Amino acid sequence: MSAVAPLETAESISDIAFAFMGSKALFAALHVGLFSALSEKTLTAEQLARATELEVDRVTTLLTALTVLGLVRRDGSGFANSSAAEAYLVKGRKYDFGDYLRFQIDKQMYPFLTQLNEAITGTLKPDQVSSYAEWFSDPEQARLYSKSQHAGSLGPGRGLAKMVDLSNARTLLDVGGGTGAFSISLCKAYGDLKSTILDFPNVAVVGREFIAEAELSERISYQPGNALEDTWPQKTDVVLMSYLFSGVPGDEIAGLVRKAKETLTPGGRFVVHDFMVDENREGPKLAALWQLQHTAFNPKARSITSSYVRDLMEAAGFENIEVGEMIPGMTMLVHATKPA
Ligand SMILES: Nc1ncnc2c1ncn2[C@@H]1O[C@H](CSCC[C@H]([NH3+])C(=O)O)[C@@H](O)[C@H]1O
Repeated sequence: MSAVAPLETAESISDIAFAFMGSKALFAALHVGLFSALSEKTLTAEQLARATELEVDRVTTLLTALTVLGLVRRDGSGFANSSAAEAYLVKGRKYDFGDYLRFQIDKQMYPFLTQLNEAITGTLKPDQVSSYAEWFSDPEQARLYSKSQHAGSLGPGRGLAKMVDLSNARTLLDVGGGTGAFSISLCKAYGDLKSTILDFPNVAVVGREFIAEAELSERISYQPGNALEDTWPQKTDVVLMSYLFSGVPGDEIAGLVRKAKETLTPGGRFVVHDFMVDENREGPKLAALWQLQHTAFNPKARSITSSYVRDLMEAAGFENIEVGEMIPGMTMLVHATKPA
C-alpha cells in the first residue's frame, strides 16, 4: 500500500477540515429521500421541493452542495443523480447502502466524534459513552447499531467461509458475534456447524430475530454476557472474533488470544477479523480512520496491525498463522491453528 503524499497547500488542509459539511449534506439528503426522489429522472429544485415536501430555498441549497460534491449533477435546468448515487443511494437498489450511512454513520458514529477531543485527552465525562458495554446498555442503541452491522457483515461472512476451510469443524464460538451475521453465513456454508454467540444481552435480543429469520435457531444460540468477564463455553473447534479487538481496551487483547487458545479443541482454528493498519502506519486510510472512530467511544482502544495479532498468536502457542486482506483497504484476517 503506497503512502499518501504529504500535503503542501492550505486548500488541501481546508478539504479535510470542512469534509464534515459534505458528510452531513449526504446524510441530510438521505434522510429526506432525495436520491430516491431523483431516481431515473431529472427534476428542478421546485419539483423536488414538492416531491420531498420541503421548502424550495433549502432544497436549492442542499442540491447545490450535493452538486459541488458530485453526488448529483446538473441536467439542463434540473438536477439528476450521479451514477454512484443512482446505484448505491436509491432505496431498493441491490447495492444501496443509504440506510447504513444514515443510521449507523450519521446517527451513531458521527455524534461519537463530537467526544473525540475528550477521548484523546482522556477526559471523557461520566455521562459520555466509553465502552460498548455502556453504549449497548441502551436497548435502542444496541438495536440501531446491530441492525446495520448485520447487513454489513453478511457479505464478509460469506467471504470468510471461502477463505478459511471449516469443513472439519462442528462447533464455533463467535465472541462479540453481534447479531450473528458471521455465524449465519458460516452455518449456511458448513452444514455440520453449530455456533454459540457471546455478546451483550441487548444485542442477543436483536440477533435472535435475525437467526430465526434465517431458520437457524436450532444451530445458533446465545450466551448473553460480557466476553471480558464471563466464562466461555469450552472445547470449541473454531473461535471467531470479528471487530472485537477494535472494541475492547487494547490491554485486553492478549488475554482474549490466550483465552481463545484455552477454549479451542486441539487442531482448532482461531480467526480474527478487524481493522488493522499497515506496519509502516501509512495506510490503509479507512482502517486508520475507523480505528480513530473506535477510540472516540472506546478510549483505551489500540491501533493494531496484523503483525501485532500474529505475534500474540505465536506467543500464545498457535501455529500455521495466515494473514490476508478481507474487506479491501479496510480489514484484515489473521487465522491460526491450535497444535493438535
Ligand atoms: N466485552 C464484550 N463482550 C461481548 N461482546 C462485546 C464486547 N465488546 C464488544 N462486544 C461486541 O462486539 C461487537 C462488535 S460489532 C461486530 C459484530 C460481528 N462480530 C460482526 O463482525 O459483524 C458488538 O456486537 C459488541 O456488542
